[in-house]
Amino acid sequence: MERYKLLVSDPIAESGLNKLKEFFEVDYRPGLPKEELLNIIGDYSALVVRSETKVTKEVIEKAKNLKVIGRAGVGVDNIDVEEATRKGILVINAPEGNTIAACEHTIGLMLAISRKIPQAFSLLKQGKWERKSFIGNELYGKTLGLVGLGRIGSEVAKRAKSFKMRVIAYDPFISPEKAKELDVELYSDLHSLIKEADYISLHLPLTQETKNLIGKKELEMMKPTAYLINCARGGLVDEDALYEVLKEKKIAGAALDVFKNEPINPDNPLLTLDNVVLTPHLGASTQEAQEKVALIVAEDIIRFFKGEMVSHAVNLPIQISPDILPFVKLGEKLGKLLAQITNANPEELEIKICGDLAQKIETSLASAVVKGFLEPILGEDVNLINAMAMAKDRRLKIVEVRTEEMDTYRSSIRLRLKTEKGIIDVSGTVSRGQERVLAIQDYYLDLALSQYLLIAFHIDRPGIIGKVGTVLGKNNINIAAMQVGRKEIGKDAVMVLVIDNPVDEKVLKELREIENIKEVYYVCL
Ligand SMILES: NC(=O)c1ccc[n+]([C@@H]2O[C@H](COP(=O)([O-])OP(=O)(O)OC[C@H]3O[C@@H](n4cnc5c(N)ncnc54)[C@H](O)[C@@H]3O)[C@@H](O)[C@H]2O)c1
Ligand SMILES: O=C(O)[C@H](O)COP(=O)(O)O
Repeated sequence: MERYKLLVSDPIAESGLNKLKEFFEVDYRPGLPKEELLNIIGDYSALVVRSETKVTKEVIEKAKNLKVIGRAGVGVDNIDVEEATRKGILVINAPEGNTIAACEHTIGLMLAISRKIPQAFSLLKQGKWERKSFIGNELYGKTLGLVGLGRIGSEVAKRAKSFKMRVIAYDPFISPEKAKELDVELYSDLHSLIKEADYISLHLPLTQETKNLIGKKELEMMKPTAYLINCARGGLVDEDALYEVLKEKKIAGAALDVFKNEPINPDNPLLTLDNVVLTPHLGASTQEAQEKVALIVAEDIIRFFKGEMVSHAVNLPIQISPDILPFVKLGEKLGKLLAQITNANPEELEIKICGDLAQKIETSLASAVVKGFLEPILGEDVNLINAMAMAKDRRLKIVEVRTEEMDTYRSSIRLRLKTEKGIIDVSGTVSRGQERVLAIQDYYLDLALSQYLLIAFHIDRPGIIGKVGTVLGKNNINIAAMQVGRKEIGKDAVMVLVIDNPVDEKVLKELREIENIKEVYYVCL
């Protein structure tokens, strides 16, 4: 593997760093200032960050050689994933690496705020043996309202159960079965949960939709005895409104590990309150979690550069498992073939997944087909990550459909391209590990796909195959296989030739001059 340049701009565990050093030329620059990052990012093929480095649109624009961004942690809200996707840069994270650390920190925050542990310790350090001001609350028998029941939320639920808490949750993307398994009552509206909970704990990502999810209205709905715990992201809560309700003692307290702007200013008003416990984004800061996230990300980045499947892609719209890989390759090749026999502006590309395949695969194949289709036009700038965004930019509508209908083969892919001049379609299958084209423009064929093909639309006449063979022979082009598809004797037909070497324009011109040849396309897959 070529030794690419990799920049690590936040602190990561040594084990992960050493793993990366085995394969890359690593520059370890934790705490790299923004201006310097902008100046040097153009030199690197890979970037590894945690939550401190802000990988903005501006950074990505300067990252001319960047192929992958690895996030040693879960939240990718510090990365402009949309821009990375447009530029075809893969974003990888380490979602399960710090689940336990964040869960345990959440439990720690719940206990700390309930028993005022930091406040008591602070007075003790000042020599004050203060007992009467620190009457706390028990978790036992209380209702914990989880907002987000993913990895961390689920682990918090399990631990809360051992404290004999009642656990309720709001997560519109979680199935009732999963909640049942966890013995958690699933709520379908956030406000009902807020009104009932004694503790509200946030475990969801920060996105445009979830920003300020807990605003003034929600905070004022909380019980006066309730606590808010936030070990997810600061931006989920309206911090000014939170300060007001805490100051006016409208809620019992808040324990926060994360803030709208990090690091917080020393004059942040939250620091003046005594009904809060604040930690400086320590949720993932355990030896164990840091080792795990650094290694998970390092291994995935290495896999990526080796051309292997990655485990934790954030912006790859296709999940490639070994059993569907042959169909991913087929989809890409059919897309490529289609592009090279198209001579009119494309408007809509329909991808039909047929037969057993329609039931077998869960992932979309669209990005693979579209990558193949756009590659002959855009070259290497298009990849699986940005293919769909590029199609959208070009106003090419993509429709993916599944049908149980099958042709001769149990599974196949059919592509139908609507252009300004009409419809072009191709279909294919994978049989015994070989990609085969089954039809072009409704002419039935069955031919293994190879690197070089010639596709000649012609009128079915005696001697035409010989004439094509003569032109190719004269130009020293060997025919490895061929097939003719026709619907009626003497009418329109298609001839597909698998050839061993590329052909140039001169040969194509000679072929086009043969009588009864209507059009000839050279296809390179
Ligand atoms: N403080 C820390 O150091 C620390 C550590 C790890 C993770 N985190 C944060 O915690 C978040 C959760 O991590 P995770 O591993 O559990 O992620 P996850 O993806 O497993 O779970 C997130 C859950 O939130 C749910 N969700 C999404 N939008 C929602 C909405 N509008 N309302 C309710 N639920 C919604 C999702 O369905 C999902 O189940 C991360 O995104 C990250 O920002 C913080
Ligand atoms: O999203 C995460 O993984 C956590 O917030 C951890 O962030 P950190 O890697 O900066 O500690």
